[in-house]
Amino acid sequence: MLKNIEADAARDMLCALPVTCRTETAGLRDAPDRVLAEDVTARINTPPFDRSPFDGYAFRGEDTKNATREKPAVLKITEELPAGKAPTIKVTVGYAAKILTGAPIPEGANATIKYELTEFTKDEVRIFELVAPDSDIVRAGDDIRAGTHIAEKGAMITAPLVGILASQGIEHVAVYKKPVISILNTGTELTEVGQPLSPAMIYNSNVYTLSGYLRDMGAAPKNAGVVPDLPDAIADRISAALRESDMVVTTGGASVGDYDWAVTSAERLGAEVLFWKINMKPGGSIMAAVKDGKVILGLSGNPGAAVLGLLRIALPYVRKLCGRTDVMPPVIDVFLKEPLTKPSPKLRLLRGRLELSAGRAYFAENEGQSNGAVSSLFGCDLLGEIAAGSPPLPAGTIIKAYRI
Ligand SMILES: Nc1nc2c(c(=O)[nH]1)N[C@H]1C(S)=C(S)[C@@H](COP(=O)(O)OP(=O)(O)OC[C@H]3O[C@@H](n4cnc5c(N)ncnc54)[C@H](O)[C@@H]3O)O[C@H]1N2
Ligand code: MOO
Repeated sequence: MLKNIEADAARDMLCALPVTCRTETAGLRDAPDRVLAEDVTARINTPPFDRSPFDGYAFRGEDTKNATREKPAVLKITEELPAGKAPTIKVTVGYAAKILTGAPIPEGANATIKYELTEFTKDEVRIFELVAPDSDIVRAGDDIRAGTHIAEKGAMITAPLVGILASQGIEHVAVYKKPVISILNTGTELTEVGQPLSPAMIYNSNVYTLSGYLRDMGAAPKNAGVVPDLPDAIADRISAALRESDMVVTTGGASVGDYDWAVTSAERLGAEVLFWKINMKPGGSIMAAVKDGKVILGLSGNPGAAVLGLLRIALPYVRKLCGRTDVMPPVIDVFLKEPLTKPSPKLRLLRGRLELSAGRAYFAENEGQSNGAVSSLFGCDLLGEIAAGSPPLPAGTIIKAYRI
């Protein structure tokens, strides 16, 4: 077991563990926020045919060569083409089809014009300017060309991607099954929400907070309940949770107190403890172990520290377990909006918000940075990182931050 290691080393050690992702098929309705388990290539052109971008007329551009306000080109109407109607008459010299937005361009036509720019009757249209051949036609495949690569295995299915799949007529896609991650909260003081609160007891909030973050990463969190601070009971409950999930997250008991059993319970159930304690604050009270290829992540009981440990250390592994290839969160450089008055002997994580002002990206620190605080996670979209050994920092210092 490695002890007191650096954050990057712990994150990378976890993320290097092999994962097995199972696949299933999802219909388009269920596909958003799932992870693609296959490469997707365009089967058809989108749009499938050359079409009109306007409500107007389709004709041969050459027919308007000498058109002026005084001497317009006068073209006879062949047929009317609303969207959804296949053309039946070829457009030849001196003819135009009345066409509506989205309708297929009839054979022979190579240009369109908006009807507002013309004068027209039911039988003919007058065009007062040159409309060059090949103008104002949306070509087949203009959006997506058949055969092009649309998305790769491991990509999250976002709203635009599901729209693209639909435009291709792709009804089902292979997705990764969401890994089930059981959350077991250890602590004799824990009371489930809905129960009355006795003296010295607190509500189990961690399961709710962590479920939300795990869900956002692409996993299926499962509440494995609470267990008192008894090492054998904790070990048994972790073993039971491991049987029905792909990973187990515990909270509490990750520190050095007389009732802190995260490491002991993992060892008692026969897991190999990879590391315990990280040189970072908050969230440094963290343990990771592996049993039969499944990870047991022991987070701090302190709600703020638990989330920061999950985000900074385990997020890439969890995303990998979900089948995602974008495992690392985006990192940006930001200016500290307010000074940081404390030195940072260890790597320090700060909960804050991205603020944009006068073309600059600022890190605005949220109030309440203690390891027990859950309130400062509210509205937190940026995790600032101050390198170990940094002195107090003035406003305007550039720091690194993770977008979460
Ligand atoms: N002597 C030392 N004491 C502590 C150290 C240390 O280095 N030496 N580290 C401190 C730090 S930093 C942290 S973080 C905590 C970590 O403690 P544990 O992981 O052992 O967590 P607990 O002691 O079980 O609980 C801490 C805190 O969080 C509350 N809690 C626990 N579970 C939940 C839950 N499910 N929902 C909401 N709140 C929860 C618990 O009641 C405690 O208040 O250790 C420090 N001590
Ligand atoms: O070790 Mo605690 O997890 O820093 O806040």
